[in-house]
Amino acid sequence: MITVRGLRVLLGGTVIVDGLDLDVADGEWVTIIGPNGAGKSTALRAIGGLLPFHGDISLGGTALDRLPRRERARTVATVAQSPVVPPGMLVFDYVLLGRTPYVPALGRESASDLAAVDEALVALDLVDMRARRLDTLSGGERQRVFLARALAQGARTLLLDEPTSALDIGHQQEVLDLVDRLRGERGLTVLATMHDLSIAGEYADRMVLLDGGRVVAAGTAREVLTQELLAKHYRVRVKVIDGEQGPLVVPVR
Ligand SMILES: Nc1ncnc2c1ncn2[C@@H]1O[C@H](COP(=O)(O)OP(=O)(O)OP(=O)(O)O)[C@@H](O)[C@H]1O
Repeated sequence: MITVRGLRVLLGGTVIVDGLDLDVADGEWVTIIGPNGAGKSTALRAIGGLLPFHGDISLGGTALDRLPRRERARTVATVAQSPVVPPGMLVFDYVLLGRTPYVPALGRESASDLAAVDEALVALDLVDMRARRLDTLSGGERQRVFLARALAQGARTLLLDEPTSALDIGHQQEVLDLVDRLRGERGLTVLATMHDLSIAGEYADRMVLLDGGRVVAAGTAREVLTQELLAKHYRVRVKVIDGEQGPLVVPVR
């Protein structure tokens, strides 16, 4: 579903992503991990068509630069780390923005657009907040709204940049379980970045460890979440415990 070859991204004249190769199969969940500044968000933004890049990116077999904007938006939905929210915007109207690729120019949203918004609000437990202004919500509530907009967009591929960073442990699990359930029900493909390594390992089919804009390890959680790799690339001493759902990473003093 996602194929990336030799991706290079420069920001402000500096190489931030340096020759990234990545494959995400249809229906697969791949999570990119790596220390701060490794280039995770930059790679994700390039794959979502939000940044200029060198190299090849294709989505569902079509080169990203050959997908017209509307079609790209129906193919891939990105949830950025801190999306810009128009001041005073209501939850419902923000989620409705996810339907923009389906609304004809100068036309109005259809009943199926409104139904998709309602469905996303229900899925993320936001029905009671539909008329609230986004700027009155807590960080976690806002993060659920961002995800709702991506779901309403109806794309088969979700790019999630730190989707749970503002969520408490209960909502973290709820949101990730929901994404995983939708992945099964709707055949979604997920490419995410995450900092919580144990949780990342629990949900991902495969992980990619990025450091200095390059892939330094890739494989299953057990292959990537090792003491040696984490010590080398995060410069931290950790204990990796074999948990039921995958490796549990615990920093040690
Ligand atoms: N416009 C810019 N000009 C120069 N450097 C930039 C620019 N934007 C981002 N960077 C740098 O690119 C590097 C990678 O940033 P990116 O946000 O992709 O990292 P990340 O792995 O997602 O980090 P984090 O875990 O902190 O979110 C950082 O060192 C950042 O300072």
